[in-house]
Amino acid sequence: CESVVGFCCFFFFCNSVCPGNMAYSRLPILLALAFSSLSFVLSHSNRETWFQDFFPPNVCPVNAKANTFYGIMFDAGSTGTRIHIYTFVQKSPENLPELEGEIFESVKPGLSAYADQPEKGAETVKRLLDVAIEAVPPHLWKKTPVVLKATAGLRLLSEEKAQALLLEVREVFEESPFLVPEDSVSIMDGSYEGILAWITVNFLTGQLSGQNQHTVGTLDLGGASTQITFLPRFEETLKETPGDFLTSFEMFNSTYKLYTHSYLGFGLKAARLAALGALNIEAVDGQMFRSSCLPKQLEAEWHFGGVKYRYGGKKEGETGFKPCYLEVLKVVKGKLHQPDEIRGSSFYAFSYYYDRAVDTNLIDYEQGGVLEVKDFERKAKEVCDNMERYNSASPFLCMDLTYITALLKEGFGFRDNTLLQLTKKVNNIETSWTLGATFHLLQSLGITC
Ligand SMILES: O=c1[nH]cnc2c1ncn2[C@@H]1O[C@H](COP(=O)(O)OP(=O)(O)O)[C@@H](O)[C@H]1O
Ligand SMILES: [Ca+2]
Repeated sequence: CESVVGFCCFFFFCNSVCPGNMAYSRLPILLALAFSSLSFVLSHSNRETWFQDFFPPNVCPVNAKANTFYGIMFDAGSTGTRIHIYTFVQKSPENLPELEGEIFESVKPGLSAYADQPEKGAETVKRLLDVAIEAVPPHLWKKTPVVLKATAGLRLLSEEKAQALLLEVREVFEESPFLVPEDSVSIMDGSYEGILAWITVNFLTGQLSGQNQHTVGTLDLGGASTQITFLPRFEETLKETPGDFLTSFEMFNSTYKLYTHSYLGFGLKAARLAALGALNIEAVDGQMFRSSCLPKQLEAEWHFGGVKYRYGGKKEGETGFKPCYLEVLKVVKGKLHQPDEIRGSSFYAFSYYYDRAVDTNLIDYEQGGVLEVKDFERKAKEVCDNMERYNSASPFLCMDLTYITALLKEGFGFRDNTLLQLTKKVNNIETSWTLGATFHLLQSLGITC
């Protein structure tokens, strides 16, 4: 069978039935096979070993029947909080567990918007947890782990405010009927975000099993941070890459080294603030931030990370793609590492790359699609040079598309014709770091059947 992205996915059984929002697609977790001899070592300063004995020798009674188990992973992102409830089925002790489906729900804004009201923030998590209470059968509640990992929104808050939020969430978890592991509520390191998303995408597209692996690189554009992750093919790349961008990864007795980096403050919404000159400014109250990427007459307010910003167009100055590009260029130029190797590669791109491509009809919301980097530039020009025509869409559409163009070309150094596979779901499973994180969670708890 063919996966939605056209890769041969020889281990997918694509018989899907989808009652309600429950997405069923039966993906035998061959990854488990890989991970049974897999260890994951961060090559930089604080070494850690992951994925050792993923799904360890199982402890099911010999005559055990098909067994279902669940994993609940919260993604506390800068723009929203999401719950991913994964269902796994182990048909018999000899068989590997299969990923059967995912239930996904989300709320906006993200936890960081409740920086001064941590209880209210935790209330949003509680509402999402009610979805899990409905989805997981009561007799499995106690065996089902629940974990929340926060990303860039909380990384940007003061330690005190972030901890207050995490504490409240932890209380919500403790009051729930689920299994609450130690360290169940935390801020995730940015490099894990990239690695786990890479594992998710390469697992879902079937690249982590079999002989001829052609892994794909991943690009995630969040609200506050952005990640790039790929498996370098050339020795040169490894030599010229700073050590903290590389992570060792062992599988089938081979060592792989992933290139990964998370750029804090380079997510789409943080970039808006940087372009407006409002990022990292202490007293923003009352101050007006103007940009040539915005409609001339525009004056409005915007809330991000619990702060209110006033922003508007340049009434007198020039507007349009050219001046906007120059403005946005300052945000990225010379700030990112540019590995030569990626110029000729294609990448999977999701989150805001996907959303903005959908907003401007570059791709279909359900299907996704393949774009070249220059398609974003073409669209940016079209929108920025005709801002009145796009007035009803977000006032930031011109700035967002221009930023994406500048980030890809001048930031990472991609070519105009670099191919991007825009993907939201593969076989009905969200392309999110949360699946990779759930594999790790189940492995660390020794949960199979
Ligand atoms: O499970 C998911 N599937 C697809 N896109 C997702 C998922 N979770 C978040 N996103 C996308 O991520 C973007 C928001 O980024 P986020 O709020 O996670 O910021 P951050 O990663 O900088 O903390 C949006 O484009 C949103 O659609
Ligand atoms: Ca994210």
